[in-house]
Amino acid sequence: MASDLPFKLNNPDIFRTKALVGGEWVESKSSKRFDVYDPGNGKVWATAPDCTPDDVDATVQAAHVAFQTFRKVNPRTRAQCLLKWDQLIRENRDDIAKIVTYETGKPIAESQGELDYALGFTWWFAGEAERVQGTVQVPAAPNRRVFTVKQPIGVAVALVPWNFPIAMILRKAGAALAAGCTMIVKPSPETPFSVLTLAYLAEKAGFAKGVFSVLPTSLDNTPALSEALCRHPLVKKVTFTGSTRVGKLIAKICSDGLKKCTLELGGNCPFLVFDDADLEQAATQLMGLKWRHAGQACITANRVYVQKGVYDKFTQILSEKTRQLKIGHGAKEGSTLGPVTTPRSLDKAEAQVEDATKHGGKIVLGGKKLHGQSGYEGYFFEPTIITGAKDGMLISREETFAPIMALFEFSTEDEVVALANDTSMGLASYFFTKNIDRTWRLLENLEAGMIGMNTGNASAAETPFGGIKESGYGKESGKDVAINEYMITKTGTLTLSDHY
Ligand SMILES: O=CCCC(=O)O
Repeated sequence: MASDLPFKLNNPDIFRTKALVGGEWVESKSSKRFDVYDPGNGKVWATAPDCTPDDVDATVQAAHVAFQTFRKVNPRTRAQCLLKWDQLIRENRDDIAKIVTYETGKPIAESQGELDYALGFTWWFAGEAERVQGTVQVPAAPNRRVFTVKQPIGVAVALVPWNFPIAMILRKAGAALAAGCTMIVKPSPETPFSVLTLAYLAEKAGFAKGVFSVLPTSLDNTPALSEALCRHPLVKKVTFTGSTRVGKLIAKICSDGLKKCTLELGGNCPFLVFDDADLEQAATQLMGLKWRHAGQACITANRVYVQKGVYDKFTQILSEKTRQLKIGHGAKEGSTLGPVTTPRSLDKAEAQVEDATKHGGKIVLGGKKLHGQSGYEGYFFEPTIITGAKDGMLISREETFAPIMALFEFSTEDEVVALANDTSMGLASYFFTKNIDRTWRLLENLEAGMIGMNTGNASAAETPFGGIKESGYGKESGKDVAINEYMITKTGTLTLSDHY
């Protein structure tokens, strides 16, 4: 209940503690609940219904029934509901941000920033709803006309991560609802409540019962529940954001039913700084990109390559800026770096630091977990800068998902492009240079779905988001491409009479 929370909400009604199935707030059929932890102090602060595969059929059936009506709702009405949703989320922005902070650990200003970013999606997709268009064509065969029409694909399932629980939902749901699909969300076990606030506000915005449903579940039940959703014959589309390992499993399961998938997977993104870069600009952008949510964004810079001539200078600028960070609970006034969201991330971070030092890396800042030390009950890790990073270290191959920055030195453009591309992943790449020819070459030669050119912040509702290689397929956000992920194209061929 909202009155038991460790924080106050202006609108306590948004805090929902049940699943939303077919427009009804219900417990899971198992009647079990699971604990949700505050990463800032490691304590349980609420519980959520632990849904299992037994909850799936009723939820999908209700979403399917709702789809029969929702698919025929005209696009302007769908756009108006999206805009109303957008307005209600805006009105409750600060309350939702508090919930995000207690679930994820990120500083409150970052949670508010996530809300502002995420609201770009509801706004954008309200516009997209009315711009879906088919085609008319005169083919070679005589007296014929060919049409294409676009229609919503059906019930869509969203399997979402904990790192951006509002932005990831609104990016997916905005596109699905604009297209005329109904959607079932399985939030991450760390972040059920922020997603449930959106479900509550979707109802208030006028989306009919069953159009938007949420099935929270524990870590233990996540694989079985997700598989049951992906296998249900009435589910026609699955969108997943998370690790490449799990993405491959989902793609395999969905291939059995030939379900359409959008997969936004791992990053291991390179960040290149050339001798001619504006170092102050590159460092400022890297600070925002790398320390955002304590290094836990899929598009974060995982491998920072700095050209020989500016390596020491750039390290010094970064270290000075990083020393200014204020580590603390996300809800504490002035905190600029929160904990990581799960204790699992601490173990991985420690292993990467140990491996880097064993292979000759030098820690110039941080390097240790704070969790367990006095005053740090939460899952805190020092912001860490490692110089002398080399190919072959764990940190060059694995996504870190913790506040660790590894600096690699390079000499030539050819060398760094080969290093940057030497990964199975291809989500985002970033580079900083003032050379316009090099800018064009890098845009063409870096293997990633998104390229930041003198910027570390390229995500926006208006631009397509998505990776290549083992970072997945399909695009979210941007014009046409994202809404098309939730539509089918039907071709109609009409033969006219000879005398038409
Ligand atoms: O973590 C992945 C999403 C980050 C973003 O949308 O910018």
